[in-house]
Order: sequence, then C-alpha cells, then structure tokens
Amino acid sequence: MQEQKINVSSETGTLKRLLVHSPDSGLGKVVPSKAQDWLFEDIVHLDTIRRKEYDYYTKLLLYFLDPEKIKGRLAEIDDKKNDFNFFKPSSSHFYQSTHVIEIEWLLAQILEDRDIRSKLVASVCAIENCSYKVQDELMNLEAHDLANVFITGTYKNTEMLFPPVPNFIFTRDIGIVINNHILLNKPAKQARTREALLMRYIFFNHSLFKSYRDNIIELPESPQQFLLPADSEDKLVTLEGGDIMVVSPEHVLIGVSERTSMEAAHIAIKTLFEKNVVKKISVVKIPKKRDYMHIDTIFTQVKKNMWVMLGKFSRKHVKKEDADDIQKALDTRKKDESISIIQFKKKDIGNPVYFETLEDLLIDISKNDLQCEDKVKFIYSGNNEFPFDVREQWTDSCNLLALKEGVVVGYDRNDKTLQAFVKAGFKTIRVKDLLQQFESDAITPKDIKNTFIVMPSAELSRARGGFHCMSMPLLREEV
Ligand SMILES: NC(=O)NCCC[C@H](N)C(=O)O
Repeated sequence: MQEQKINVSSETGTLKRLLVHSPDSGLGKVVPSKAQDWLFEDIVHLDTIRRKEYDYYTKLLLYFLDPEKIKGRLAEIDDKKNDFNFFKPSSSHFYQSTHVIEIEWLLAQILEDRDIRSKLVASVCAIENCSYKVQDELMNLEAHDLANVFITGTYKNTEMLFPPVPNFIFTRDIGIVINNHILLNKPAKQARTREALLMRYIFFNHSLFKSYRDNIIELPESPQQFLLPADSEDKLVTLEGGDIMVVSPEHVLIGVSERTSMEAAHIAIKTLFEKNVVKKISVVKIPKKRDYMHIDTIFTQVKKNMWVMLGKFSRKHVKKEDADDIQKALDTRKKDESISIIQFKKKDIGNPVYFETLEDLLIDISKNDLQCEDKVKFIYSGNNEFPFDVREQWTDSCNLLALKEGVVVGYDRNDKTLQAFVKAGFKTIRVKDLLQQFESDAITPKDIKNTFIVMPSAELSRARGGFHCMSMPLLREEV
C-alpha cells in the first residue's frame, strides 16, 4: 500500500482519513465475570452491535471519506445473501479503503512478512503466557487468520487461546496524530495492553506510515518504575489517546485522568516541545472517575465556536452563579470533583497560565487560537437538566466526532442533548435516512451543514465510548 500523508491539526477540519476497527467476534466472548476487568459495562449482543449499529458508521464514513467504495452499492452490501462480506477484512469483497482504514486489514498485511510475524507472535505469546506449542502453531497460520487470532483471542471462532481485546473498536485511545507526528499510547489498564503492542508494530512496520517512522513518539517509562510501590499510579507513565486533543496546529490539550498520569503528561510536554511538534500545551486535570475516564468523555468540539460539554464543569456551576448567598458561602465543592487547568508555552515554560474553568479555556481556544469572531457557544449534556445531564454523559453525549466543521456524529439515546442541538439551530437526521438520501442523490456530504447525524446506540453505548473514541484521525483538512 502506498504511503499517505498524515496530518491532524484540529478537531473539526474536514476528516479525510482515519483508523477504525469494527466490532469483532471477541466482543461476543465477554462474560459477566470479566466484563468490568475488560472495561465493558454489560454483555453486548454481537449481531446487533455490528449489523444494526456499527455497520451504519462504516457506511457513513465511506460516504464522506471514500464514496467510490460505496455509492450505488447499498442494496448489494446489505443483501443477506452476500453474508456482509463487505465488512469482513479477510474477504475478497472487503471494502479495502485507504481512507476509512480498518486496523485488522493493516495487521494482516504486516503479518505477511516472516520477520515481523515471528517477532509479534513471540511478543503476544509472552504477554499472554502461551505455550511453546501454541507459539509454533501461530507461526504457521495464514496472515488474516493470525491477525484475527491476535484481536479476538480465538482461533476459527472456537478455540479460545487468550482473552479478546474488546476495546479495540475505540481506536482513538491507541495512538494519536499531532500535526505530522504519531504519539503512541501507554495503556493504563491491563485489558488494553495487547492493543498497544499490535499498534506499535503496525505504525513502525506498515508501508502506510513509512515516511513517518522518525515521527513516532514512544514515551519512556519513568526511571526504575518497577521499584515503585503499587499505589504510586501517578508516577507511572500511562497515556491514552482519549486524553489528547489537537485543537490548533500550535496547541494540544493533555488530559490527566483515570487513564493518563501526571508523569505521562510531564514527559509528553517535554517531548512535544523538544521535538517542536507544538508551541502550547494545556493540561486539563479531571476527576479520576470511571464516569469520565478521558477528557473526551466530558467535552468535544463541534465547530470553531461551538463545544459540547458536561454542565457540571461549566462556569455557571463552578462559580455557583445560581446559588443563594448561604450556598455560595458554604464551600461544598469536593476537591477531587473539580477540574484544574494549566497552560505551558514553549517560549516561556516558567510562566504557565491558569484557567479557572473549562469554559474559559475553550473560549480562549476558539477566540485566540482559532480566531473566531462569533460568540462561543456551549451545548450541555442533557440540556444541563439533572438527572439527564449525568445520564446522557454516561452514554457519551459529550463524545462526538466531527466529520467536518459543524457536522457531528453521536448517539440517538441522548434525547435531551439532541434537543439542545436543535435549539441551537442544528438539524438532526437518522443515519439510515441520510444514507438513503446520499444513495438517491437527494443530497451529498458536501451539502450538509450544522447537522447532528443520529446513530443507533443500544449496544454500542454499553461499551462506554462514543464516536470520538471510535475514530483515530490520520488526516484532516486545515480549518
Ligand atoms: N476515548 C474514550 O473515552 N474511549 C472510551 C473507551 C471505552 C473502553 N471501554 C474503556 O474503558 O477503555
């Protein structure tokens, strides 16, 4: 495969190329006793999550990013007679897009190389404690079968060799493109370790990323981390892509969260400045809580002057603007429930700037980094009404993917958030209807403006991530 340009310098520039992974059979192997360890909130129904939910996402992305692969073919693709081979990386009918790029497909390609295959087989077998015999058997599998085993943990859909990596659909977390550099993750949770290993091999070995090899950043561990006591989490270097947001060519946000440690933020800042990747970095420290996990679970950008966020972290809430005098005087805020923000500039690291609230930071980005003259607007999860605000944040109301300025993809179940978008002048359209309109030429992706594309979500949301998490942009147009 020919190498292609990589560049991401915003959250909302027209999306041109991204990495995805559609739900594999490993998701259908999650058992109740392991669901929490494997970071799933429930047992999902495999067929529904694929055919009735995720496949719509694939079709939508293809229509926006690589229409030649899909235009005029919807009926054939969805015809049960064709066994959904369009969505299966090992099939000769697979969509094989170099714009909507399936990781399993890339993995199979690098496994054709004997040297890479033996290194990766040995590494996976080492972390998964496989016997020497299994290791030998894996060496002799066909590349697509081996890629599938590495991801699902199961051979030929029957023999379970090791656990699945059911969170691999959340490609955002496994690495992040910052301008023309690729920052690799260091997962905080055991359940995501194999994902990081597979991605490291893909980025370093696939021809697609050939000219970017020197731009891959691997964060080093803190010295002698293996001597640290078990409770010194913040000294370990863990970083997941959901905590990184490239908001302008010069400015990146790093979340410090349940998943990304302060030490990782520290090393990432030093490295990104040393390599001249950006000039400004804001550290957004959020409460360490399963509800929030990464910063992209509490806010994402919709367009230059619009953000969606959880109202609990708004100015109004933090400054208690609605409280009476007694409430204002009694400081009932719990320390570990608040956000703190500090911003470093490369040219003056010793004089960081502090932001009192998340909204202050986001307004500053819109106005000063993105030169927005219009008023900066916020849409709040659940329309900022309790209990819908927290209920809908839990099901990823704040975790939207912008396909271009003002065109976002999100879940159907977050009714109040959707109403807030409508109130702000947005159109909403169900993905199924939109695809039909594309197919009949009633509308083209170029025509769509200020729109929330509504996706089915009953099963997907149980995996606790939205479409921001289910995307790793490789190329966006500049805003
Ligand atoms: N960026 C994100 O917020 N990703 C969501 C990851 C969900 C996955 N079940 C996890 O807990 O890691």
